[in-house]
Amino acid sequence: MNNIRSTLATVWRIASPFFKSEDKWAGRVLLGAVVAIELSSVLMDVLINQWRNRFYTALQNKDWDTFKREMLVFCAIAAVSVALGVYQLYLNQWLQIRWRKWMTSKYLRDWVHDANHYRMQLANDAADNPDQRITDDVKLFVAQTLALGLGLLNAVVSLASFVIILWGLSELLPLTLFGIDLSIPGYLVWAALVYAIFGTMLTQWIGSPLVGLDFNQQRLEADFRFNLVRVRENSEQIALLKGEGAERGRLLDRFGRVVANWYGIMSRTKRITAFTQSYAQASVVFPFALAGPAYFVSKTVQLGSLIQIAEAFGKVQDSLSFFVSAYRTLAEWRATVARLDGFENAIAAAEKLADDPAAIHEKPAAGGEIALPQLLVKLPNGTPLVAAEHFSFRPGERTLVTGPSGAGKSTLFRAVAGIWPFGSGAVEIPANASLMMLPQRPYLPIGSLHDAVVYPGEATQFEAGRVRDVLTAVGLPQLAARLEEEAHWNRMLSLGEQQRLGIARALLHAPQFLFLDEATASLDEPSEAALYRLITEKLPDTTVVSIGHRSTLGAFHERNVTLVRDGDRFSLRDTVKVAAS
Ligand SMILES: Nc1ncnc2c1ncn2[C@@H]1O[C@H](COP(=O)(O)OP(=O)(O)OP(=O)(O)O)[C@@H](O)[C@H]1O
Repeated sequence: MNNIRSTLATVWRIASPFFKSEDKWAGRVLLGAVVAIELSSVLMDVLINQWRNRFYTALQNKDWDTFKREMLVFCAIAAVSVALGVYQLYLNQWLQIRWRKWMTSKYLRDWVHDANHYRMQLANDAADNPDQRITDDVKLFVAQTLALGLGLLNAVVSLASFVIILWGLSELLPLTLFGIDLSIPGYLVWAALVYAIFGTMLTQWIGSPLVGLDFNQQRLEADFRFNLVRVRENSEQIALLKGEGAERGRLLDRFGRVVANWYGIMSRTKRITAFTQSYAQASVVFPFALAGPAYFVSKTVQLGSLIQIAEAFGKVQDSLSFFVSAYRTLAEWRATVARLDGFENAIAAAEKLADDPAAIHEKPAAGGEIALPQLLVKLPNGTPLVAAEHFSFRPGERTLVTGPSGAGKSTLFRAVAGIWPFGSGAVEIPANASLMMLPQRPYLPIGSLHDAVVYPGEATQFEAGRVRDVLTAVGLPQLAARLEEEAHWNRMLSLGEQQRLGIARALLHAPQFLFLDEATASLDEPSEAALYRLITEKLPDTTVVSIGHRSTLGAFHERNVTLVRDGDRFSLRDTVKVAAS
């Protein structure tokens, strides 16, 4: 029971924001319309049920006039039912897409926002495969919540309507067995109730493992897909290393897990289908078995009443067995709800991590420098990594950061960029300062070369002529003519060319602080020297901080800082001061 209550609370938490959002009126009106249509369709069922009594009685009595009239009545009810059915589906689909659109943009906002996606990965990847959650799960959640909600509404209202009908019909057909009057008031209703409770309990018992199995299936499928994408993304490396055999093995292993779980689903589904099908078949004859003896004994009861009883019994039992027939959808729905809940919790945890006052946080600096008054950068597991005390990157100064591999240079940059929360202390940055981090392998979005170079700026922010000049300046004149070409640039260009593009990006954006994390390491020394000279010439006021292992880099930096071992961590130390080039 607690389980159901907590699932419903979670559903409410996930579903309700849409109906309070800026799109709330469209959502509420559409929801109101589909609810109204659902209620009207129950009314149509009741009208058809009453019609059946009149129609079959007319057939039994060979009453031609009533037969003709009832044929017309049926046409009218059927026409209204068809119209309701069409609009029920149409408005439902309309509501689904609006709801999904709102949820998708909300999740995109929360996930791809302020490095949250990155922090979520750092926090042990608590919500695996966010792509699956934002695509399949949102779609399923919206569709299934509506289907189940409306199904439940239909079941409750049908139940109330047909219980009244069945109760009345119970009196019409007194239950007698071996000449003894066994009629309990509304006995047909009680019989339907017992029958449905029996069905629900057995279904729950047989089908409960399906919830976990469905949850796993979605996760394993997404894992398999993710691994396929990784092969595609890293196809060059795999081909060079001749890693196809290993990859195939890994992929088949992942797919093997999909198949193994699927066998579990198949065997459970077989059992539950055997039961639900038998249950459905038994439901056809059960009301006749109950009411039949009384019908044959009675002189007054008409065939129409028996048919109406059978249908009303079916409706009551259908409504009561809502959970039996919707079991599979309910199981999938609970798995979907659990995944979206996990995703929302992971988003919230990552946001909390960023706002945690005990973690590394940003503060506005008093002067124009980036100051690290007392910073301790740690690993996610709490192990200290790098410490900085009363350290600053002074405006306009060019600093080279060196140190052993794995000492924490890149992680220090991440902390300065505000995306690494693990540790303590503040990073003081001048208000509204522009920072740019260039990694060893710059990210180039798929699209036109113009878009890739100006990223993360808008295409319109820089004129084509300007972009062309910068590309020529960084040594890529052959690309200057291909600005409009669309491609997967990370795959197409050599790492050295990609690094030149990174520098071009920095020249265009001209940030106040430029951090280069081995951003020219794939270039030959003369090319690297030429790019550094270009940076000095074009960005004379920019504070440049480079990480690099080459000694030749020292010539382009005024200050040299090294990470030196200091007990259980590394510390930043000024070491050599060389003249600027
Ligand atoms: N997300 C992470 N989770 C756990 N440990 C991490 C994570 N990112 C980095 N580390 C660890 O932090 C340490 C420092 O890594 P970092 O990349 O900052 O080193 P670096 O000094 O830049 O090394 P290199 O010179 O080889 O690039 C490494 O031991 C690395 O394994």
